[in-house]
Amino acid sequence: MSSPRKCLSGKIGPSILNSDLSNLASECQRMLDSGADYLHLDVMDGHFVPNLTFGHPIVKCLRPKMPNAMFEMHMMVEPAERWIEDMAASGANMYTFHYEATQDVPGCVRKIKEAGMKAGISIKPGTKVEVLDPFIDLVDTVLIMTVEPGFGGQKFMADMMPKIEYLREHFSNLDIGVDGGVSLDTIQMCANAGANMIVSGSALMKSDNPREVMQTLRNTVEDSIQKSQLER
Ligand SMILES: O=C(CO)[C@H](O)[C@H](O)COP(=O)(O)O
Repeated sequence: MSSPRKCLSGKIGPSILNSDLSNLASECQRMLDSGADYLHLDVMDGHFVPNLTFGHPIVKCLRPKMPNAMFEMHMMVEPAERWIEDMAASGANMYTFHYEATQDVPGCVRKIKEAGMKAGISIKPGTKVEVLDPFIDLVDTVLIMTVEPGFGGQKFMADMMPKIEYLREHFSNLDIGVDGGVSLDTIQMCANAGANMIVSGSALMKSDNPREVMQTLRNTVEDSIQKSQLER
């Protein structure tokens, strides 16, 4: 069991992958105005995943437009360490890297912390969750992928829920994120499993009422946290 670190709360991080990228700043602002707790910014290098998005120059342009927003960088890049300093200098708050993209997880986390960011670690669907055990105390969050990373709008993989259940059972205070196909149809499964940091892309971007969707996602998670605390 991990030592108690904080009270868990439900947090919603819209993924801007399927937004109108020609209006990225206004899409980000629209999500913040709708109640986003943080922004999940997907960085893809065309090597670790078969797609390309954007890098630190875009983050640097976004930062002054939204000085108080929390930027979580989902770094789908290999090697994972490659962009730590640049992202920190551009205004990123959290650097979530992939376990599969580094030979040295503790070294990568150390560099992220030295650069002044929080550290998150993510695993692809094919990676066993137990590989993370030695690193949980080093990182701020774990992000469980419920799609193959690379594209938004894919089908949610419900068979990833045991990974979240495993983490919640063993690390009761850990911030556990879930990413890929999370919507009003799949949030209950994520909440029941124990996820509290909810990344949602298409479901928010395509909604006419992202505020309402965010509120429902958050309430579902908060209800589940409260229920599990009562059961303890
Ligand atoms: O990391 C990602 C894909 O690699 C995205 O964050 C994720 O897919 C979110 O989009 P959606 O909710 O549409 O699945």
